[in-house]
Amino acid sequence: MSDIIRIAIQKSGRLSEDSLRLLKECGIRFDNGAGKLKTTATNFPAEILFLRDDDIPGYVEDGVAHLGIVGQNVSEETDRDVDTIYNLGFSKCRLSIGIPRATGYQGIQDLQDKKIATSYPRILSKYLKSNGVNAEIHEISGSVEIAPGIGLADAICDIVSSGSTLLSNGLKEVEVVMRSEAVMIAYKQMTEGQRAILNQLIFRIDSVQAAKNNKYILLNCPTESVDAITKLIPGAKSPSVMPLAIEGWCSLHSVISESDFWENIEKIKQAGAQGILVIPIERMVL
Ligand SMILES: Nc1ncnc2c1ncn2[C@@H]1O[C@H](COP(=O)(O)OP(=O)(O)OP(=O)(O)O)[C@@H](O)[C@H]1O
Ligand SMILES: O=P(O)(O)OC[C@H]1O[C@H](OP(=O)(O)OP(=O)(O)O)[C@H](O)[C@@H]1O
Ligand SMILES: [Mg+2]
Repeated sequence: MSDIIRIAIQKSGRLSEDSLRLLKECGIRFDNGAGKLKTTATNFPAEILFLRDDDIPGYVEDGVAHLGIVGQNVSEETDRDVDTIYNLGFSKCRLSIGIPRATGYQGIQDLQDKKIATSYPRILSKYLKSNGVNAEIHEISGSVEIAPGIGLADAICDIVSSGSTLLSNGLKEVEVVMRSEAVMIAYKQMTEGQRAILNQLIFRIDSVQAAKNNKYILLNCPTESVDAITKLIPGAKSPSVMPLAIEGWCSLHSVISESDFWENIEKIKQAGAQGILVIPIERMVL
């Protein structure tokens, strides 16, 4: 049988939509109709498994799935023997300790001998230990933020993103235990054929990510401004410069990084650019 890789993604939850989108942006086509737990890609040697996220690292450790997309928090908590091969940049959040808003807090020693509710007992216990704090960890699987309000615990350790769940449950964030984002994890003993498929997939993810991190920029500028603008947006090699119908003016095309877009765009304007257009890039192969 020719090689195929099995990719495990979350069936439904915070990671599902972005995981599906990533695979589709990589040009992998498959039918993911409601209720389907396994599907075969029609144009790439892959099967997609739809699972609970907590189960994904175990499946990848055993080689039942060869790749999986999970949060770093889940990967670390489950502590399976897998390779983390790609930081995917979505589902960014932090795992934090929260306490009731009215409770005073001087520092982590205030958690000594307290009871902390969490779905992440392993990560929390490591964190407390490394800070020399001894506390009772009470494991619950969800709705963790409710615990202090119903007298179940003094504090919680759970995922925080906007902070609105903490806020609406009368809690405040006092310690960041870890920062997390979605990662791709891999089975350690893939065949050579599977590794070749993985390399193809990584090449595609690279080009999708590069495209997301950059924008195509077109502008008009006086010819004498070309050098100054080229220094700000050199592009992969150098910008394309074309003469305009008006003497002394040209059109300059390049690539600008998303991360310093606003800072750079100001400088580009100051250097003499006019009529600036910024366009999303679909794919970028460097
Ligand atoms: N509010 C958030 N903002 C950003 N990322 C988040 C947020 N909440 C969770 N995540 C990330 O998404 C992952 C999945 O979260 P989700 O709430 O869907 O998990 P779950 O309820 O355990 O799902 P499952 O039913 O698959 O076990 C988390 O492990 C974390 O990495
Ligand atoms: O800081 P915030 O933006 O409020 O996000 C944090 C919340 O998001 C997650 O829960 P989710 O909404 O996914 O529900 P769940 O408990 O069913 O996983 C997490 O468990 C927190 O409760
Ligand atoms: Mg889960």
